[in-house]
Amino acid sequence: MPPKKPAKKLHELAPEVKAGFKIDDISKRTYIVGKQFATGGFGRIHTCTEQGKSQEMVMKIEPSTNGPLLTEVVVFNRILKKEMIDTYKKDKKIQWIGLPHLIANGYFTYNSEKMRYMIIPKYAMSLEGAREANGGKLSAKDSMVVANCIIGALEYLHDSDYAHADVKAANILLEKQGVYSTSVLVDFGLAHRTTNNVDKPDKKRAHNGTCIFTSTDAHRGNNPSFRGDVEILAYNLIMWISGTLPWLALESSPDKVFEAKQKFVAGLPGTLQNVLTSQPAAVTGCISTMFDVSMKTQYKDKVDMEKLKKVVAGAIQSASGAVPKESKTTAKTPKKVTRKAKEEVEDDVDDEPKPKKKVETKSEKTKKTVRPKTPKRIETEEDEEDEMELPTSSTNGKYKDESDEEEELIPRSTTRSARAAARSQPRPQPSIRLGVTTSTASSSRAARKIEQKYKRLSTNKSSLVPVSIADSDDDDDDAPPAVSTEPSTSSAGGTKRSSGGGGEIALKTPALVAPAIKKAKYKSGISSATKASPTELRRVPGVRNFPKGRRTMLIKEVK
Ligand SMILES: Nc1ncnc2c1ncn2[C@@H]1O[C@H](COP(=O)(O)OP(=O)(O)OP(=O)(O)O)[C@@H](O)[C@H]1O
Repeated sequence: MPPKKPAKKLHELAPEVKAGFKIDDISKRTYIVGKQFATGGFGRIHTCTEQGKSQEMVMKIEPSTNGPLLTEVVVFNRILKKEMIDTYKKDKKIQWIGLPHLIANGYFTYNSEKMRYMIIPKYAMSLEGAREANGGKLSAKDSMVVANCIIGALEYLHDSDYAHADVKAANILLEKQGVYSTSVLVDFGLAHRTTNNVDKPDKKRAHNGTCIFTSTDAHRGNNPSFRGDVEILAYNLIMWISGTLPWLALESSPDKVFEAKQKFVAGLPGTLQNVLTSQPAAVTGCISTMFDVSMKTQYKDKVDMEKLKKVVAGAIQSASGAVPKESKTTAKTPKKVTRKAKEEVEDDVDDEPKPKKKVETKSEKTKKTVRPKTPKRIETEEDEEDEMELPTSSTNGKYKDESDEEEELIPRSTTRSARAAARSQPRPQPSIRLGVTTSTASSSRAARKIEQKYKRLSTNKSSLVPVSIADSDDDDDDAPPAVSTEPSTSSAGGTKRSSGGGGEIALKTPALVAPAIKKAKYKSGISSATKASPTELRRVPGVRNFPKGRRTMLIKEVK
């Protein structure tokens, strides 16, 4: 048998937009693209400024046909406009919330390629960066301070009928360098509008999210849920405080991770105490309560965030040493939050944690190889419909603000009575939640739409995403081609935080691609229809998969 030819260059990123390039926004503002500091599957993350101003912001740029940024832009336009957040803060009488707001978004054409951009505030550093600098762990107090911010952010998202679905340190940014009380939740590429959620697992969606953190709902194939976000946060807290998770080594086998999580949850609080030894009772009690609240919440129900905020405040107080540690770690009910504790929590906003210099141990190096995988993004009916409802055309040279398109994104909210009816259903026992649930709800309407869209896309060659993919084995035309996860060498220089290696990954034909679409297969092995469909594109193994649980390669931390 002849030796296999080495794989050709496998994929290209979106064209690199030169620093200094000007974009005229529909709001009549001009934004100047700055240096690139991170790069995703097909997108790039740049600094940017508004013409005539010095304030640096962040601009995410992806080809207009790419999905993740589209998903984010939809979420930002629906729920993360500044005025929406300000109104919420006013209503809730809160000063600050750990969420970014949309500054601008639209399209521009660069070297004949239509690009989508979105501008959000620039933050100082990622929590993952802080965790790494701290030897892979965070103190219990810092972890709880972050949790406090994230619960506030989740509360806003949940009140807006969105689940985030991918809480993790890499998706948490600090407004101020090293100040954990300024933690902001970002990356809405997996965020899911829950209004049409049906408690019906779909194998195609199973394990969606970041494997080691994702919820048991996601493992079984349910769409992201509110309770799932809390469960994900609880797993993260264990990771931050202890530096590990019991299923870390099983990461490459999502079914085994799911099984391990089911056992872990079934064995609470003992299983938690085993992994969080020598932590204050209020800390383990707090995480235990998170699991408890999550497990007792119905799939479609909102989570009791007030209860969580109280236990987190108690845990911060206890971990700060304000209250003597208890000898046992069985506290399930949070202590009443005293005024003093509340003030201490508030004081944490000005607290200046000092990340320790990282000393890399052998065990830590090993841990790096089993870090969370890239979120596996799976299509939802909502995504499909969003794509169809968001026109991607724009006049040459003119930039269209997608907020104009927001009117087309009318949420099909369930009625209050429907929600009340769902709430009044008997609550399943926690163990039931860990099994597979069923429902007979049909998605034929969405299926018809998807089919129509694929038919349309298969004839639309102009919507190709710039990808070059080579067959891994030229001798076998039917063999799956290889897809590289290697970043383009055209990326800006500088130290990369992760290696970017990844080798070849077999491309499986997406299950939902209709025969008509398969005919439209591009010689790369990815059909134009697949490339044009963000949700289909997400299914291509390797396209979005970088090591270290993220598709983004961080070129350098923004200063
Ligand atoms: N507003 C911002 N300010 C500072 N850094 C940012 C900002 N947005 C993103 N980053 C940096 O880029 C990284 C990736 O951002 P983000 O998660 O939003 O992108 P992504 O393309 O969805 O990546 P991934 O799939 O890896 O999560 C962050 O971890 C952070 O280091």
